[in-house]
Amino acid sequence: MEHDLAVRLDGVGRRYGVGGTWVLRGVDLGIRTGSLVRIEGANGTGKSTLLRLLAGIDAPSEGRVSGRRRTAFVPERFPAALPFTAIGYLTHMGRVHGLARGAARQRATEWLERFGAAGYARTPLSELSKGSSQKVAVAQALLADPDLLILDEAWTGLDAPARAELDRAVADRTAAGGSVVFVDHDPTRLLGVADETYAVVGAALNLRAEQATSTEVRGPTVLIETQGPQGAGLPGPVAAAAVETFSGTPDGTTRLTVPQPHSDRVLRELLTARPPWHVVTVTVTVTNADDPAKVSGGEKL
Ligand SMILES: Nc1ncnc2c1ncn2[C@@H]1O[C@H](COP(=O)(O)OP(=O)(O)OP(=O)(O)O)[C@@H](O)[C@H]1O
Repeated sequence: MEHDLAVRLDGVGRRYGVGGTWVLRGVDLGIRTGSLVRIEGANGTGKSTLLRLLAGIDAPSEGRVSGRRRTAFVPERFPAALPFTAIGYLTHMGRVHGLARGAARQRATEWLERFGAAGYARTPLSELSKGSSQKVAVAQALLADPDLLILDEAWTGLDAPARAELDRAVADRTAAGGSVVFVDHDPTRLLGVADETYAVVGAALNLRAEQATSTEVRGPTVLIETQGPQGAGLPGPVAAAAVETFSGTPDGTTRLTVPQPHSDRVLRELLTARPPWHVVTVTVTVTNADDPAKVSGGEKL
């Protein structure tokens, strides 16, 4: 249904210059609210072109883009030469996204802190390192809680804590009903968490037939028993990766079933959460290939 979409493309084509080669053609795409969508493709196939069309900063040469909700975009290249300090730029962007001045400055400060960049708040953008500048680029997109968040290789250049923070922000956004579309050349980025994956091939957009989330549930899973700080919700990426969650035990233990390929990451997220979760047991279960519902073996680690 139309109102379940954050943006919609119908018969969209884009080429640069009159008579130029079609970079994209005949693209039909609806981004569902609350969904996480990965766009794949080799260099130069048109992924950034597609993201710019979704974000509304570029217009299609043919076809129609409609129903776009409140959108924020992290471009592949951030214009770092703008005449602002980091905090000045983020406050300005908060205003552009519709926040009042005080709220914009407060959100800007919070996001700089979350990305470990509070120390650069008063540094001119032109003097920031590449990674610090990327933190500002990411923060500007997150600070007004957009309905549609579009990330073009947004993790590139970030240090490990900032990459994990961006993972968390993506999970938080989708958990809050927002949609996130991302391109990243690292195939393990948000592995198994995307609801849909599309590949740009020969100017067309193809839905990948085998979705990671549906196939991996049939493979081995890991049962994690964990106890969190009083009243704490599961860290976003953990909740997103779990295929089953049970938290009704009398001793406050949460039981998570996660596809084995994601278990290391889930454990890392639990142990590095602030404050951290206590991991009680980790058990690998081997499912029956004919009937994934039946467990045919298990091994406690
Ligand atoms: N502003 C532009 N003017 C002319 N050609 C462009 C422009 N932007 C992109 N192109 C061309 O469109 C094609 C697709 O580029 P695009 O940046 O969308 O690819 P991509 O899949 O994001 O690539 P990469 O993985 O290298 O980032 C390329 O051939 C590129 O040269």
